[in-house]
Amino acid sequence: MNSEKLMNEAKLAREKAYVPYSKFPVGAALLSESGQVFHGCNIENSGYSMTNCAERTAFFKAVSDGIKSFKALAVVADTDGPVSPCGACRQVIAEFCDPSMPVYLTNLKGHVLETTVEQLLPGAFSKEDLKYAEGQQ
Ligand SMILES: O=c1ccn([C@H]2C[C@H](O)[C@@H](CO)O2)c(=O)[nH]1
Ligand SMILES: [Zn+2]
Repeated sequence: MNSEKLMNEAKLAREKAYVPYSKFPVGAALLSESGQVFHGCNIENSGYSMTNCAERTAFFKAVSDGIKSFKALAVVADTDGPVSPCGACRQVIAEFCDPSMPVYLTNLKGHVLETTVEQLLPGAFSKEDLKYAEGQQ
């Protein structure tokens, strides 16, 4: 699965978005180490804060199916430039992916920003930080 195909999968995922409030559909496609693709869309709620972003939907689907190793992520929205994942999603991406894993941020015009997990959230809080805290007790 190349990056073009993964970005196309993200577009297909975007079509499933449930966005009656923002009217801003987002799609994500998460490629597992074994070649499976997990689609994610944003899912909103009348209680706005319960909204789940497309990226986190894709990760939570994969992890709940027992998959925790990933090769690439693509995200798409109808933005002016490449879509920018929110802070919560950046933290979830950092939890499950190598810092060097490629992330393809794109839009419907075909602008693509190829970035990495590390670039999206430099200095992410991680399980290593929790280990330090254990040692202090
Ligand atoms: O990278 C992003 C940015 C925003 N959203 C969603 C959350 C909400 O449903 C809507 C507007 O913020 O877009 C995502 O799913 N992913
Ligand atoms: Zn998000």
